[in-house]
Amino acid sequence: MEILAQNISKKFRQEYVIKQFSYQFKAGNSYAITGPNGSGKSTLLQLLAQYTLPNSGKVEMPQVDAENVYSQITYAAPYVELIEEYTLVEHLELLKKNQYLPFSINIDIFEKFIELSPDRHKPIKNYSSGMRQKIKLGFALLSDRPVLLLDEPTTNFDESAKNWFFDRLNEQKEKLIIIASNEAREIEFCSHRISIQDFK
Ligand SMILES: Nc1ncnc2c1ncn2[C@@H]1O[C@H](COP(=O)(O)OP(=O)(O)OP(=O)(O)O)[C@@H](O)[C@H]1O
Repeated sequence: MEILAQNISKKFRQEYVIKQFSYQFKAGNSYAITGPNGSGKSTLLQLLAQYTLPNSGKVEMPQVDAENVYSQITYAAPYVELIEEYTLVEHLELLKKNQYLPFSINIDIFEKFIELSPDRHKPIKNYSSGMRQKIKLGFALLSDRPVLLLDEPTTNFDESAKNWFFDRLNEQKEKLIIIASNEAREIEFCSHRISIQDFK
């Protein structure tokens, strides 16, 4: 699996956030996209997921037909919301139906994986921010999709949740992992670092 960015530029109103970004991302590697607040890390991650289009240049997954691109990607970010009124059980059912999660994942497996046993039948809106974040990452990490895109994954996490995350992520090294981050530990985890400031 591969994501190829060719000379992509993105501007909002008249201002460029990213200029002439080219890069080849390959499975089996992990990449940290770094830069100060507001520099364009999330924008670049969304461009790589093809959730948003560049003003010029292009993003491709060379081995994948255009209509199948989204089914290769898991994306977890603070701004990708869970469904507030749904319970954890209802989320699992929905994600399996959408083939985001394998059919074999049931609530017992999921709770064991995230090392939490929240009230399964409570709506997600009543969970703490750290628990919601852990659930989002649990969905992403249990998906068997080959591309894992993570925006600030350990925000809201205490030390033990961070340890949980890095242990699980370590087991996913065959995937193509891209993390938008300013956290030292997230950046250190990655085998490659890309500074957004080099593309201004
Ligand atoms: N949809 C949009 N419309 C207009 N401007 C936008 C939009 N999305 C992002 N921007 C602007 O693009 C710039 C980059 O934003 P982005 O969220 O990508 O930065 P970031 O590096 O991820 O920031 P942070 O570290 O704070 O999460 C900011 O100036 C932001 O205001």
